[in-house]
Amino acid sequence: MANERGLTAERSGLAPEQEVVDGLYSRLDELRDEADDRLAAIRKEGPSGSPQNRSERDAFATLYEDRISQLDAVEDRLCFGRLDLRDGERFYVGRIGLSDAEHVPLLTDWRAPAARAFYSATAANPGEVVNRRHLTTLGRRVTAVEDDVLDVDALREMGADTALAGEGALLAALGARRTGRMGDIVATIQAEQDAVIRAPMAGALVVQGGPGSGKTAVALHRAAFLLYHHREQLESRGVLLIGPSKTFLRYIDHVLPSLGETGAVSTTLAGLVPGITVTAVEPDASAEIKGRTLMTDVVKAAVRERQRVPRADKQIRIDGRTVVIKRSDVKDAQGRARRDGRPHNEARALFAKDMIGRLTKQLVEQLEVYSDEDRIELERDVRDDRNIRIAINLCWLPITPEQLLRDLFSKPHLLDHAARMLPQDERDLLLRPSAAPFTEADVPLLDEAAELLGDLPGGRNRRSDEPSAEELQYAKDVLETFGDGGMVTAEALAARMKGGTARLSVAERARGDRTWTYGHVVVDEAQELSPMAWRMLVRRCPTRSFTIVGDVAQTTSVAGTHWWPETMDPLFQAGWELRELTISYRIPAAVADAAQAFAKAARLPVSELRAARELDDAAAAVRADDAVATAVRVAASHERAFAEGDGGLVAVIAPPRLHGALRSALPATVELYTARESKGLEFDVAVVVEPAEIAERPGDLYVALTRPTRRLEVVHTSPLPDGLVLQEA
Ligand SMILES: Nc1ncnc2c1ncn2[C@@H]1O[C@H](COP(=O)(O)OP(=O)(O)OP(=O)(O)O)[C@@H](O)[C@H]1O
Repeated sequence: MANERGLTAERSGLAPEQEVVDGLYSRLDELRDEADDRLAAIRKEGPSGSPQNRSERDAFATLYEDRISQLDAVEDRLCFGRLDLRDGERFYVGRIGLSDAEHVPLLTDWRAPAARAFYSATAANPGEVVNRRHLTTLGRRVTAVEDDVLDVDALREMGADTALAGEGALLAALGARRTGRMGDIVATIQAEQDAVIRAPMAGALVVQGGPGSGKTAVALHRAAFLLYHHREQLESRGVLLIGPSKTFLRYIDHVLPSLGETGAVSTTLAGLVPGITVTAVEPDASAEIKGRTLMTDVVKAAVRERQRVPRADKQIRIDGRTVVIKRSDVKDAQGRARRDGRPHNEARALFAKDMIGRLTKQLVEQLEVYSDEDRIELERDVRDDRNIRIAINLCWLPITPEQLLRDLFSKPHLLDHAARMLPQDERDLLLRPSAAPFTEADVPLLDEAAELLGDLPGGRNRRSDEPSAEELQYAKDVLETFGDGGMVTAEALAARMKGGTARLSVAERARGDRTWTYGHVVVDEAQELSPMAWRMLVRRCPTRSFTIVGDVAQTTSVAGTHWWPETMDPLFQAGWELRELTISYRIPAAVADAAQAFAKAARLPVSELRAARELDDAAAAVRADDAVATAVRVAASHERAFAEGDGGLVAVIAPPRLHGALRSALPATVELYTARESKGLEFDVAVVVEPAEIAERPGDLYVALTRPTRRLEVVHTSPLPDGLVLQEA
């Protein structure tokens, strides 16, 4: 893409900038020393004093520890920009804001309103900015400065004499070799990205963009931006970040800390339900069924099935007398317990109490007992009677979400009953042995079940944290404003919003609590989520404040989204907005062209995408007799070249059936992925093996083809799929 902004590389004038940067680092050191000293002083006091004092001290120690890690995290590229304004004002932009001891500002946080022009000013629309300077640093040394001269006349008037020249920090960043860890882009955020990052927090913002358009980067910077601007609100509730896999979360786990933020909980969907381990992969056909919203009714029916009415009245002998568990009483007591609105396991106590009351009444009438004392004693006898307990339990069975799902999918009669709205062949697809491990598609169902079941007797008692009338009112207001979609009651919401009082960090508390609600939720690779998964996420943020990034052309899950309105309208009604990113910062132009031509031929809903860079020799195909041997040779030769040069990452992306052979033949440093596993990741070189096979699901191949930052190699024994045209090497 042509460089519209007239970036100027200016290698003279480093010394004055070095002086400024030195000043900033010495202020950083001073602040770090101060925080170190305060922490040491607190630790020296030791564990004495009243519990109140101790917990205050702990809180302060945590505060200083957090401050120290924040200051450590911003060491690299502390300051990366300077803005010169028309009125002669000049300020520096960096990862955090710094002031001197007299509160004179030294460095402006990139998220502060004043820094916005650093990202949004253009030559066509410069606002007050006459010059934007990018500072490149290595360690604490300034190695280059580059200017975007936005108002050349004004610059001359001010007496500055800057030569115009070449590329800029952006292209340098894009060309850098990959390390396997995503870095932040704070120094080079582009205007269309900046607009997304700084969009208001309310509602759901959906960001659609082709591969490499910076969706992940933008989502993470937006999280940092929101934490900065809504600190009070978000610090107490936290920000939830959902990624597609643990590998992906490892890939991005550096970014928020490097931006000085640690207040986000990042996890996969499965991680949202504590205690659940996902070890199996769900076949496509059943994954699609399990993802449908209609599964809510299936789970509801499965829970309801645990509230049974006996076929006939049942007589029970107690102390020489007979009481009758009447069907009509059971029905009536169940109805009352249900009307209370508590989840199944918690409402069971109401049902049991009601039934015990009715049975006691029968005894009272038979024995003609009139004193309260005698009545209480009879009630105790009824409650303690084993047969009565069993009979009541059979009418209202307490159960865990795990057991509910295991039973549902392993017992045909239960499934036939709960899922009678599904045709028989679909019900058959859901059947599996009761010991079968859970899959990702089960997670939203387990969550739905947990919501409907509540805690078992003796479990964590949410009710002990009873919300006040005021909190309940607030929860009702939230539900009224945002609608509940039947996902949560005001009582449950108020109890969740109340949170615990333990002095754990928000992240620690949130992680251990399935019912935690977050202040904002960021979802990456959002196109993969099923309607049931969305329900689960919306429950975690009743204010419906979401950043959702994804690409509907890259959808590989059968239950995922191909058109945003279809998924978003039911969840957010009018409360969502779509933005698009249009430039790919990852893939070179030749790779973008080849991948898009394939995607269009396969009728994927591709977004327009321009590549930021043109590189020679960026894409080639290699026709092979033996796909594995050729892929190994190609990957190994790139690996050798990197080992002898300045390094770089090589990955092979191949169908699962070739993984065994490839793993044993590839150098250990070459990474090996399926197309789906490679989602969201990037490598200097990607070797894509047997594209026609990967293209059985076209979104998979589109993902695979768009991973390299420098070179795509396609190794194939069968013809390339339609639309994919590459020069044969
Ligand atoms: N403004 C920028 N400055 C420098 N690098 C950038 C910029 N925007 C994006 N990048 C880089 O481009 C690469 C692709 O970004 P990212 O992974 O966020 O894209 P994506 O849209 O999420 O891609 P995918 O759809 O494949 O998941 C990353 O290396 C990222 O750091």
